[in-house]
Amino acid sequence: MTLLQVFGTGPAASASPNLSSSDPAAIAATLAPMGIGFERWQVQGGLSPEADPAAILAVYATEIARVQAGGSYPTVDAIRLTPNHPDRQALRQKFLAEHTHSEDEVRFFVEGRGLFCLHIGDLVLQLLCEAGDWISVPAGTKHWFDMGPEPHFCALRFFDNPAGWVAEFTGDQIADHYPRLDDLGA
Ligand SMILES: CSCCC(=O)/C(O)=C/O
Ligand SMILES: [Fe+2]
Ligand code: NI
Repeated sequence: MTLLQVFGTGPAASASPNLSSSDPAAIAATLAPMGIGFERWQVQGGLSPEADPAAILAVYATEIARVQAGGSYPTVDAIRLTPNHPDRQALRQKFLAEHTHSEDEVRFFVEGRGLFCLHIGDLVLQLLCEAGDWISVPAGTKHWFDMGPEPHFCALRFFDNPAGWVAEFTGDQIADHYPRLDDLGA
């Protein structure tokens, strides 16, 4: 189940959230004033374990066309991580390092789950994303992402540039002080 938890950033702030909700409408209403889009979209049934990124993108051609209709995100990829992925530890550490992007972070989870953590002012918002969750985070937002030690997710990622995923790391170790995906029982 999708879950939003909002924490402060002071000492011991990560011990318990100020707000916790699994209601999609409440989650969207909480995030909207911060410029963050959250929607629930239909997913297209089970993806074959053998489906490569091109096949996954073909399955979601309609949803991709909808996102790209505005003209802002001409590049799209499909990232799929499984529990036995050979690079899972390195990839987990990369995404756990707080970073920003010079473009909006637009993602559609089509399988599995992952924990997005947004560091906005004196708040940390942790959004446990599940299949069917679509999010849009404004360019420049400090954030990290936890796929857990045994990742299981597939997300479509929309970019405004042909290079795809480009990040600037902040060097802040803030992620060490907040719950991880496995702390949520996910
Ligand atoms: C859920 S998509 C994989 C992670 C990613 O692209 C990103 O930018 C995390 O912050
Ligand atoms: Fe990111
Ligand atoms: Ni620290």
